[in-house]
Amino acid sequence: MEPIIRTKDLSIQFGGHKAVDRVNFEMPEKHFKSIIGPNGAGKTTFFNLLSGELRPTEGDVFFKGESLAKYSSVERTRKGLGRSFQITNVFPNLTVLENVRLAVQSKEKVRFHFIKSYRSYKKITEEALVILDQVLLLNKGEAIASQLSHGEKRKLEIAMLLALDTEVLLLDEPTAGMSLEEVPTILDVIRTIKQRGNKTILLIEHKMDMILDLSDSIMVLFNGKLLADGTPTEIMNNETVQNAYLGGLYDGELVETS
Ligand SMILES: Nc1ncnc2c1ncn2[C@@H]1O[C@H](COP(=O)(O)OP(=O)(O)OP(=O)(O)O)[C@@H](O)[C@H]1O
Repeated sequence: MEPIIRTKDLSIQFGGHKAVDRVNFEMPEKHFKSIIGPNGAGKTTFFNLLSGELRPTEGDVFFKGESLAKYSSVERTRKGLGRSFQITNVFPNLTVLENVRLAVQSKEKVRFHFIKSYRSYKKITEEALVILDQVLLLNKGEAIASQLSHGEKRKLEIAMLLALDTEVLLLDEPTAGMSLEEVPTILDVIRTIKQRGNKTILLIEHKMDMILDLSDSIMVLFNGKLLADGTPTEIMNNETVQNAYLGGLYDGELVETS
């Protein structure tokens, strides 16, 4: 079966520095893959290349077999490749429910090229409420977005991504900056999305317990290169990964996996 998403020699260079270096990866539909690697390994840059925020200096991204090279990030979202909103995309003075309603409406615009949607206000609100329930924010619908806790803001970002209803979800460190008490609820939210079984999910995270809990597979980036890609057990037992990342002591040459 054709992988839903695949990269071929995906690379980007900033000045003399290759932040992503000939990465070949693929994942099947409905799969949950995490990306790990030390700070500066190229994880977020890799996401930006998938979502179209950055253009590769070499290589390409394929979605269901089609090259995405000519598509903008909005067009990639329309095709089904969704990137979690940063909180800067949230309207701080609107309520949580209003923000999610706007995201639901923007999906209609994204899908139908700004042709007027005939769906009623009520239906859009109902859809937004279902999404708020999924991210455990139903009791915060009337709260002003800027007044949410950090953890609640990250849940709102996930809600706005779900509102776009894309097949692929790119989640960039959803627990970043969260208090320890807030982490289990975001883990619950992501686990529930996974268990619903209709999404392909790519997650960047530093929290290993969370990664091991959720992932069907894990890929490891190191200095922009794909160091390893395998099941959680394979990755935990991979000596190169242990040396390079888990042990934090790596200073040798990278072993190419592709
Ligand atoms: N726009 C840019 N211009 C120049 N260098 C960049 C740019 N974006 C990223 N980099 C560099 O590319 C490298 C990879 O950065 P990236 O943010 O992708 O790493 P990361 O693995 O996501 O790190 P972290 O875990 O800290 O978020 C870093 O050395 C970073 O400084």
